[in-house]
Amino acid sequence: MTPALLEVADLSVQIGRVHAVTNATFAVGEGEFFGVVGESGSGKSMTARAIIGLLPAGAVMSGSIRLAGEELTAATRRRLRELRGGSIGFVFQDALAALDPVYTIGKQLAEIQRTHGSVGAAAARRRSLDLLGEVGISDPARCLDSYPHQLSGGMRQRAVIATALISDPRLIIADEPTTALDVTIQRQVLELLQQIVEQRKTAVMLITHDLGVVAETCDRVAVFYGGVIVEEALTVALFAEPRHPYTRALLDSLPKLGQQRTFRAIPGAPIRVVGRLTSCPFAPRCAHATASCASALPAETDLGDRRFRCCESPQVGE
Ligand SMILES: Nc1ncnc2c1ncn2[C@@H]1O[C@H](COP(=O)(O)OP(=O)(O)OP(=O)(O)O)[C@@H](O)[C@H]1O
Repeated sequence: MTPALLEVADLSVQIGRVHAVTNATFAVGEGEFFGVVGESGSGKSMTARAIIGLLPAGAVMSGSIRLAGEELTAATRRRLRELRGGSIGFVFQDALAALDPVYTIGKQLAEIQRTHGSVGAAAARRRSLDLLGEVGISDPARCLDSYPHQLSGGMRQRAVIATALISDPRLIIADEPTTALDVTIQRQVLELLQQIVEQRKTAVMLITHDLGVVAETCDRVAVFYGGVIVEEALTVALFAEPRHPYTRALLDSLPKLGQQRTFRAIPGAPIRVVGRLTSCPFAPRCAHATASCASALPAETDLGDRRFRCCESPQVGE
């Protein structure tokens, strides 16, 4: 991994009795494309919201979140505001909601530039045109004068990515940025994020429920289940040799080239963790679970290039 830009250690988030995230530890390197994958309710968004300081009212958080060495859990609200849209850019699933429907794209890009420091109208327009060109909008001048509803879904998401780039962020958190798009456009937006990582050396933390998306884009990936990171590894290693039964089940549920399209669904229902975790969250759905899985949250096995929480996974070499 490149030197760590974002370091999350032992992060837990509790909302009322729901333990949304439990002891999550991971790091994202400078210029790394890092994936966070898991099914609905597994704690991906709460992790992202903890990083940008936007947890729901009443949420209780513990642990450490460091960005370029700065402890964010100790940051003031003003400092967190500075970081959001400063060193940290974000892109969410719903581009239409991220843009103001009553202003043109040009006005919105100019306004964001103004909040980052005084900039004249002509300079703001030039920068906006450059950014829209960079994100692959073929007619930036026309886009600048358009309202969000006049753009296609893919163009809107590109415009949102342009707004995230205004502050030259070191990290972009993209939460399901392509879920609302059709497959061809989805691929183009993912390629754009890859291009940003390669050319700007910006780190991207991509949150998705789709392992196929991870396979196409991410250098490394953390797999969440029930608010716990059950496995983290280089993407190629994770796909070649998944160590956690949940990761294996997720991979088995992907369609394979050349095989009959029979999807192997994971039996049982996703868990909502109410109360402190005292067992492996996946144990109720795991074909390999034993009594020890039900008696404590498995400790983390750290093999250097990968980490996983499973007491039944065979050790390397066995
Ligand atoms: N505002 C809230 N109040 C109480 N519980 C919440 C709230 N938001 C989320 N949760 C719970 O926190 C847990 C983690 O949710 P989170 O949104 O992080 O999951 P996710 O993996 O991002 O899922 P999705 O892909 O559906 O967004 C879930 O059990 C969810 O029900």
